[in-house]
Parts: sequence; structure tokens; C-alpha cells
Amino acid sequence: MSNYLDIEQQVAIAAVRRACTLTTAVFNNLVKGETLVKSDKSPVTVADFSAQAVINTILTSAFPTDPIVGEEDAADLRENSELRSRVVGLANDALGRELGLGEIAEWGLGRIRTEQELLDAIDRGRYEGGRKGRMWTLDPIDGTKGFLRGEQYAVCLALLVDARVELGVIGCPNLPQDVSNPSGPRGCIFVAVRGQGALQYTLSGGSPVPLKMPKLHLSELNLLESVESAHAALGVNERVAQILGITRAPTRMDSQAKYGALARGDGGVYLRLPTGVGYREKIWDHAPGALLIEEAGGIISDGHGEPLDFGLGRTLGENFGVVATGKGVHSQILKAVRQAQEEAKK
Ligand SMILES: Nc1ncnc2c1ncn2[C@@H]1O[C@H](COP(=O)(O)O)[C@@H](O)[C@H]1OP(=O)(O)O
Ligand SMILES: [Mg+2]
Ligand SMILES: [Mg+2]
Ligand SMILES: [Mg+2]
Repeated sequence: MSNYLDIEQQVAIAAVRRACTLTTAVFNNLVKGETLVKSDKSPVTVADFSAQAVINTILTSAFPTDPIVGEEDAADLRENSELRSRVVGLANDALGRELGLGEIAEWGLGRIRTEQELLDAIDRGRYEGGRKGRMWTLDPIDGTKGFLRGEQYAVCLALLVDARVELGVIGCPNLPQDVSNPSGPRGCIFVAVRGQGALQYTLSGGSPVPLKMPKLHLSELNLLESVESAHAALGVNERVAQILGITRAPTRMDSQAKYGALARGDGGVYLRLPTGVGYREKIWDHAPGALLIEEAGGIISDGHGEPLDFGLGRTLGENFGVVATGKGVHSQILKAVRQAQEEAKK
């Protein structure tokens, strides 16, 4: 008998691997005009579109009936022929390469797609989400601002069944494989399967390393937080650290690379508190990271201690931020969050 979600895991890792190769290549050749600004003022690049095209194409070929909640859609590309042909070229380069480790011909790799097929593949990510059945969440580039700065970003894919995350894959092309050797080799893939633990692979292949979060005392913790001050209330984080007596400086990093760092013990707490402008967190920004933390032995909730609800649609609804950390310190951190929040209201 095969292991739970064996095929899904192989497909997801292969898709994320191909997308990571693509995004790395695009970064090295990105030219002016290949970045657009979306209606929410966030950036999107040809790499985001083509990575979504690649992953959706592979998922659809392996699991034709599974819906996908993906961040991007093809509307901007349908009106811009220059951008469209660049995305189509990049996606076909990535899909057309010969089969790699663990890939099988039935996933339809190696075949060149038409423009129409690739735009439709991107738009397969428009599923509205919900509470029943299987669905994938995809963030083709999480942390686009980090990607554009040449810093951290992540290619993030998760499989949910009845709104519960069962499989999470996070590819981090720029993340050092070993935090104690920051100038050493980069490129990690984090994989979590419910009930089966969390693993780190290197992007280049090889055997995975199991991840287990270390038991840390409050005094040893440091916060993992956003680089962008518009994404999280960094001032409140500072106060939370002060209340807890944390003296180590926070680690600022874009994207769900933070969840990978937390799962392997490079930091003690992922802390993301709302800035108060009414932004709703998206399910693709937390689904794979949430399972990774649970399977590495940690706990994840919102800032009030409530579980994250992935069954509300494309967003986490009215949720109050995210707190992910070790089981031993979670309640103390929530208490400090409450105190900092009350002080901020005064
Ligand atoms: N105003 C906002 N508040 C919170 N998160 C945001 C906001 N705008 C974009 N994001 C998303 O936050 C995530 C990055 O947060 P972090 O600061 O932890 O790196 C990304 O998913 C980013 O989208 P994107 O996937 O488009 O980069
Ligand atoms: Mg975005
Ligand atoms: Mg994102
Ligand atoms: Mg994104």
C-alpha cells in the first residue's frame, strides 16, 4: 500500500521545483516593463504569472477535477500581447524540459502549449474556495517584493480536503540550506504531509532532512516577521518582544520562508498582527506554512488563539493575524499579544 497522498506529494514537489527554476531564471533576466502594479497596489511580475501557469498545468494534468485557489489571474495578460508572449515562452520553457527526478510522462510534461491553453491554466486558479472537498491553494510567488529585491520569496502550494490542509510544499530558492552558513548553498523545499511529519529537501535534490522544532524558552526566542511594514504591525511586535523579555533582534524575511525558518528552529515565533487597515489574509499565504508548523511539532493560531479557518473562501475572513510557535510558549505569547494590543488601543 502506498503512503497517504504519495502521488499528490510527488506532483506538488515536481511542480514547485519547476516553478522555482523558472523564477530564478526570470530574476536573472528581468527587464523593465515586466512588473505590473495590481489594483491593491501590490506588484506582480512575468515570473508570478508563468509560475502559476506551470503549476496549474501540471496539477490539472495529474488531477483534472481538483479546483485551485491561486493568487493570480490572466486578465492583465489577455490585454497585453507583449507580456502574454513572454509569459507563454517562460511557461513553455519550464514545462518543456525533459523529465526530472520522480516525474512521470503522464503529467503531460514536455508538450508545448498554446497561448490559450496557458491563459486558461492561469485562470483555473479562480476557484472561490469553500468548506467541502479537495482543493489546492497556490501562491506562485509569495513575497513578490522580496523576489524583486533579490531576497526571500517562496513558491507555495497546499492541498486541502474539507478545508483542512493535508499537504504543504514551500519552495524557497534564495533560502540558505543551513542558517549557520548564510553564504553557503541556497535553495530549500519544505514538505509536510498530515500525520507524516515535516521535511526539508534541497532544491537540487538529495535525501530529505526531518524537521522538529526545538523546545525554546522565552529568553531564547526571536521573532520572525515581515520586511514590509505595510504587511504587519511591526511596532506591536516590538512591544510583544519587550513584554516577553525577548532581547534577540527580530529576523525580518519576506514570504512563507518564515514558516520554513521556524520549522527548522531558525527563529522562535512567527508573529503577524493586523495593521488595522482591514486587509484580509489570503488562504494561499498560510495554508502550507500552517501544516509545516504543526507537523514540525509547533502550533499555529490567530492572535486571539483561534484556529485559522481555511474554509471561508479565498481569505481567512475576519481573522486576527497569525501566531505560530512552539507548544510550550504559545499561551504566553498570546497573553503578551493581548497586553500589547490593549496598550495600543489606549
Ligand atoms: N497590505 C497587506 N497586508 C498584509 N499582507 C499583504 C498585504 N499586501 C500583500 N500582502 C501579502 O503578504 C505576503 C507577504 O507578507 P510578508 O510580509 O510576510 O512577506 C504576501 O503574500 C503578500 O502578497 P504577495 O504574495 O503578492 O507577495
Ligand atoms: Mg501578490
Ligand atoms: Mg503571498
Ligand atoms: Mg504571490
